[in-house]
Amino acid sequence: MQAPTPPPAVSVHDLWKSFGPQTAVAGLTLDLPAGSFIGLVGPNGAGKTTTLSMVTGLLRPDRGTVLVHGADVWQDPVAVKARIGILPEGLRMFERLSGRELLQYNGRLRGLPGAEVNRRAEELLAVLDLAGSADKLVADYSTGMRKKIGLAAALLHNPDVLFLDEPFEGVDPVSAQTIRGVLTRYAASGSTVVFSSHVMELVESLCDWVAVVNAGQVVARGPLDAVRGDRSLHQAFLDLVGVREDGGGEALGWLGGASR
Ligand SMILES: Nc1ncnc2c1ncn2[C@@H]1O[C@H](COP(=O)(O)OP(=O)(O)OP(=O)(O)O)[C@@H](O)[C@H]1O
Repeated sequence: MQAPTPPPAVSVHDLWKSFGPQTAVAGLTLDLPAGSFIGLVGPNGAGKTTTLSMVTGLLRPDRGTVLVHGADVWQDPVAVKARIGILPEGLRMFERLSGRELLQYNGRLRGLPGAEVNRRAEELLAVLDLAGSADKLVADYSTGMRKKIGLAAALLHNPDVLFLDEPFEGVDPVSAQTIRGVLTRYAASGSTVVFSSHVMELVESLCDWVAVVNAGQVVARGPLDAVRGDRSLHQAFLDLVGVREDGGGEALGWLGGASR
């Protein structure tokens, strides 16, 4: 007999969001399996950030429901927020705090005892190679350092589900490797990671489950191997979302050396 499927970590049902005449998310329905490393991929403007913002309680949907481990994001926001960590795109942080102070502040906001906050903060700073910059103001952090301190803040309370919007954007290979290590370890312990990315190779190497979003809807979902079939994920993505292979066709005839 097959073991029963565990309830999903995140259950999104018929989610809609428009900005004026622009429909960003159009009836998106998706169950994300618990304990998976999940990649959310889609072309520019597909609705990934809007979806993640609604799923994490940062943006109110026009319609639809989101449950995180059975709790409704909009009916029961305190319970949900205690169980999730978020690294949003373009994260705004308290710039006049040092990295260490930022973590201490976040930990206290999360209700953790001071000594525990300090212990976790120092460990995260060390593992993420930020110990030497812990007393520098966040305002003076580089893009990669900002991603890492944002990740540390998102992990500090040991959430069940971690949502990351483009966590590797603007991050050098060394920092990317560090972030990968931390995320892989976190996911291996049975927690759920959901991250959006445009880098198919990265998604392919990290994720065991993917959802492809296009025009505000899910066009494919499932275990990585099922979604990509016998193609690379890159090719599967291009096949699923459609691609212009003519580089613009008749247009742009003026561009390049031939017409100079
Ligand atoms: N605050 C906003 N006001 C108006 N339109 C918006 C807003 N946020 C998103 N949109 C529009 O909604 C659509 C989906 O945007 P979204 O940022 O969710 O896409 P995305 O998949 O994250 O794209 P990218 O990969 O480029 O980051 C786009 O057409 C975008 O212009």
